[in-house]
Amino acid sequence: MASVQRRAASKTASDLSGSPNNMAASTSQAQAVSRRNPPYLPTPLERIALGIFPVILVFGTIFSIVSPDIRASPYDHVSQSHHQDPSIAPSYFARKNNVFNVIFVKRGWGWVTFAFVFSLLMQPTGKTPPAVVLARRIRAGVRWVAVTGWWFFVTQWFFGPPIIDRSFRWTGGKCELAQREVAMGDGTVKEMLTAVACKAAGGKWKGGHDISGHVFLLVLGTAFLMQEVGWPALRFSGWHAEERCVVMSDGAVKSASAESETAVGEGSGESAFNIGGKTAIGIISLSLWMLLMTAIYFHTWFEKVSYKGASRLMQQRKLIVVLQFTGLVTATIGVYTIYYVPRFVPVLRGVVGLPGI
Ligand SMILES: CCCCC/C=C\C/C=C\C/C=C\C/C=C\CCCC(=O)SCCNC(=O)CCNC(=O)[C@H](O)C(C)(C)COP(=O)(O)O
Ligand SMILES: Nc1ncnc2c1ncn2[C@@H]1O[C@H](COP(=O)(O)O)[C@@H](OP(=O)(O)O)[C@H]1O
Repeated sequence: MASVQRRAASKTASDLSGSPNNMAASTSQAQAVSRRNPPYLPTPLERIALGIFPVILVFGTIFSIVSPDIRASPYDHVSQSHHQDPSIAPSYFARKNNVFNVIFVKRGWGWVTFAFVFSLLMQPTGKTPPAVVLARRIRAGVRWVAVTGWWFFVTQWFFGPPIIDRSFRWTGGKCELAQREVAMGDGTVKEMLTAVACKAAGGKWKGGHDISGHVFLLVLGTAFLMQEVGWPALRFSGWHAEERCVVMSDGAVKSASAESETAVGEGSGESAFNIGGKTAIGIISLSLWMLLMTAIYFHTWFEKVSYKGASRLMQQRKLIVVLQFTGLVTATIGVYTIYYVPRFVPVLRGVVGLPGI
């Protein structure tokens, strides 16, 4: 990787204007790339955007620990929530049946998809030839399929139970009712390998590490919209001279704009976010709010940080602090694979492209 960086350092700004259209933006491009963001790491702006997630989780956790009301409220580790009675719950947002949870998060991927499709269709195309616009939309669709596939595998189905349920069982989790019924010789309960099936049968899904589906979905959906709406808006308006770098097939490191048909700042003077972009910002804001609510009211500190074997120790009431936000990590794996690996693997970039390029 050091040799790649040395090669990048030896590049001049003229290396970066691979397409003739890029000449117009040469000054800001040259400044941006003179900072040479390594292709395999987030750019400074991306670091700020992605850094919001751990900040929210840490802040929410600290808040839940220091708030006297939350500390005083009874918490049930099996349901992973405070008491649900409206008169006892520490907040409206501590209730699972709050309208934002039922209508927004529980259908979260539908909302994220809606915001993505709407913003993609509303994205200003300027003087870009229709064939280029179409190719961009197809590549954006391929990225949606990839991100949706990851969401689907983690939360819905993975050649049987989804990854969340499989990891719960790998870390020692079981359906308590199923255990009892198996002992009584009821073969049908052996099928209860998912949290949904277990809860539907009135069982208790307990004992393992439960990756937070809410944290996973909210982080993945937000990061996806940030990438898909943020980068095209940034390039079109040209309001921030920052650029992703990519590794070319000959090993050279160039600005991602070298592969674009259009110049940065084509729509300078226009608002960076039109109605489509603003809708996506709305969904992002609501997602971040709900992520904060999850961090404050759902999953205790121990659940958020538990690891294989932790549940056994928790039963022994020993305190364990291992920093491992698994919902966040699982979402990050998907985001890195779909938005960062293509920056340094040209073959993959040829299939999924980069947002806004
Ligand atoms: C993926 C299909 C997308 C279809 C929508 C796309 C475009 C529609 C265009 C116009 C419609 C306009 C607005 C309507 C937008 C959304 C409404 C919602 C539609 C749906 O419900 S589609 C169903 C999508 N399913 C989900 O999003 C499920 C998300 N939930 C989960 O993944 C899990 O429940 C969990 C991870 C949140 C956590 O689970 P638990 O731990 O709580 O069990
Ligand atoms: N922000 C939020 N608002 C309401 N309920 C939330 C929530 N975050 C998590 N939950 C609930 O807490 C439980 C654990 O969620 P997760 O593992 O996805 O983080 C889920 O309960 P149910 O499965 O009973 O609906 C979920 O609905």
